[in-house]
Amino acid sequence: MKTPIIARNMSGEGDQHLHFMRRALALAQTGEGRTSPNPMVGCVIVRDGSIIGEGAHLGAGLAHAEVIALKDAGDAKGATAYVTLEPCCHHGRTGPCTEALINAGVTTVYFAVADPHPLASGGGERLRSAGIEVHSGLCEAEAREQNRFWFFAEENKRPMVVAKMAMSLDGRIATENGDSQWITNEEARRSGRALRKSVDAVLVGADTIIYDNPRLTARDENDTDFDPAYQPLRVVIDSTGRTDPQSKVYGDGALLAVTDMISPMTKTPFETTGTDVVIFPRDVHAQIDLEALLAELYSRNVQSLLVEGGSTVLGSFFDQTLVDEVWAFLAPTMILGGKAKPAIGGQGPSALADATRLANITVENIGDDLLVRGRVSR
Ligand SMILES: NC(=O)C1=CN([C@@H]2O[C@H](COP(=O)(O)OP(=O)(O)OC[C@H]3O[C@@H](n4cnc5c(N)ncnc54)[C@H](OP(=O)(O)O)[C@@H]3O)[C@@H](O)[C@H]2O)C=CC1
Ligand SMILES: Nc1c(N[C@@H]2O[C@H](COP(=O)(O)O)[C@@H](O)[C@H]2O)[nH]c(=O)[nH]c1=O
Repeated sequence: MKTPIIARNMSGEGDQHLHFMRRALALAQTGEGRTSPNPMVGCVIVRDGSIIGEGAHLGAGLAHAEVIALKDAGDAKGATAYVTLEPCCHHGRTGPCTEALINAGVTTVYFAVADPHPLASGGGERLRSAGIEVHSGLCEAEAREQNRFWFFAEENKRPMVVAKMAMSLDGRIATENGDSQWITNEEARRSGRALRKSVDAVLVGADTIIYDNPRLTARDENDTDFDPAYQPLRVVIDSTGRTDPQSKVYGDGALLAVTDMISPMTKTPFETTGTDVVIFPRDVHAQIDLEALLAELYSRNVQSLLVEGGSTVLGSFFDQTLVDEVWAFLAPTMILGGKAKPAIGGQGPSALADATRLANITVENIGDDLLVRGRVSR
């Protein structure tokens, strides 16, 4: 039977547990969202009310947070461990953390959230069976939020899809003739380029490549590409391979999604760029089947996909209810004109009751622009 979390009490003991778990969450953040395909995990070891060891997991194949924290503590006999994720009890690329905690003589473990991974779960039970006092659920919401892409992908077996658009106040992302550079201010664009670092892949449609010739890389405040380890996979959906193979987006770390309608003539030059050309089934409009694309990306360890546009591609993702989160940059500009590109194309619903609603909204001012983020309510 699971022991309930300790509630705040008169002695302030609950506050202490909260304090140590929050420190573990802060440590987990040192992974900067780039531990994918593994989750970010933090751990602190506490004895007599003081932290004696700290650790964070920094990426697949590297030591787990618990093992680093135990090593940092040296002697952890009789100590309490605070971990942001249920300790694993399987032999992966590294040994099971449950055994490390048991062997170190830890007597109490607090973990924030259960591990949904079928191989790694069951750690709490294993620790209990070894006589360790186990508490789960402390800061669970924060821990889930910190690794939301990872939890989503584990639970849904596809990447979490984030729709990003940089739009005018009248909901446009380009003029009628495709001019869109730039709608939002420099700082907002910098923020958008930096946010690419937090996802595993960035996707655009063929016409965005043709109009904008974007790089789609994650970049710092000086517009310099981050280290390759922080770069998302760059994905282009282009059924017939009509985009120019010399476009900036192509090369190592790029995936061109095509259908069997691509001509051998078009395919050959792409192969010389280092771009991975992958054939997908067609949907009813003879375009790339988005569910098949998401399944392929998931099989490549992509847990989060940022769809940057354009209008047609965003419309397809929304119409197929494949968008999970929205990042809308909003500029105080009115593009006007009935033929300017709407931020989101597609069919949309006929009844307002079927409109897409967002929850968990945050609003950030970026100079004169706004960044509105929210989770799609299902
Ligand atoms: N302000 C902003 O945030 C942004 C603005 N833009 C602007 O948007 C404009 C481009 O948008 P838009 O013209 O709508 O074109 P898109 O970039 O959305 O590309 C659309 C094309 O993608 C291909 N495609 C393949 N599979 C699919 C699918 N399943 N669903 C949808 N499309 C698919 C299709 O071409 P095919 O059939 O040949 O495969 C389709 O015509 C440009 O002017 C650009 O500057 C773009 C991005 C962001
Ligand atoms: N126009 C527009 C954006 N456009 C998006 O940025 C892409 C260019 O990326 P890159 O070449 O990597 O800098 C472009 O293709 C489109 O997806 N973004 C914004 O934040 N604000 C803007 O006003």
